[in-house]
Amino acid sequence: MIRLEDVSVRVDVPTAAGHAHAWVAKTLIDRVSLALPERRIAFVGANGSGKSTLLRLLNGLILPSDGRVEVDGLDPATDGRAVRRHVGFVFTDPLSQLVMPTPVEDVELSLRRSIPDRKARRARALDLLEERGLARVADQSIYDLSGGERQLVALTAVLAVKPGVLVADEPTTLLDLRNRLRLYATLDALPQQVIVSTHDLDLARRADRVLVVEGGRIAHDGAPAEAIAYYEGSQR
Ligand SMILES: Nc1ncnc2c1ncn2[C@@H]1O[C@H](COP(=O)(O)OP(=O)(O)OP(=O)(O)O)[C@@H](O)[C@H]1O
Repeated sequence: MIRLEDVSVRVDVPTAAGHAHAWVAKTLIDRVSLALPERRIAFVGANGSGKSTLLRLLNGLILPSDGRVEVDGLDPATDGRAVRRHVGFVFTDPLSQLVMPTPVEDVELSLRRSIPDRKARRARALDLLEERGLARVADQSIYDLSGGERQLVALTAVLAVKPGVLVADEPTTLLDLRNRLRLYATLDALPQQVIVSTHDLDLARRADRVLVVEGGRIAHDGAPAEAIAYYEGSQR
């Protein structure tokens, strides 16, 4: 289970006045405590509310300034490697995580530990891409793919290592309707816990629990219909 115990994240930022060497502490996450046992969890909230920061705490990309994070018994502050292996993370911008020239090579990279034989690894990578409707672009340059195709390749590569938890930061942002529906079905079918941040309220509605983030705090936490109604009301 994922737990946050009184977690705050603060960073030093230059003062607005821009005086040389003048810094102030900015609170990105403000004393958040949560237990997240549900299988499907969505964070929603306005731009800059702190959703990405909360997700990044879950795989140690950001460590708390105060408080403690626990992910299935692992502490990202002390078990960084194990946490990163356990928590698959899909970034909003797929280019920040696709490191190989082509989709098939990227998925092969994910499989290098689990399938040592190169031929078998390539065959499996192609199978996984085909399952996502990406066989056609498997050998194309990453840079020649559409944003949506890249996002699906990134998801395929992350899922290839069979993480215990999938964390996805705005996974449907770049997807057209067809691919969005495909992604919903993919996430629904995953055996592992899935935690997303999203502006896509249709995706949030599919979760077991929706948390509304406001100014680095959880402003509302509950079943999708009521949490989304709260969020919509708060933005008017
Ligand atoms: N390293 C950092 N230094 C200073 N400020 C930061 C840093 N990282 C994030 N922030 C600020 O913290 C706030 C929360 O950012 P975060 O990315 O978590 O928001 P978000 O809810 O995911 O937003 P969006 O919906 O736009 O993706 C923003 O005001 C952002 O500018």
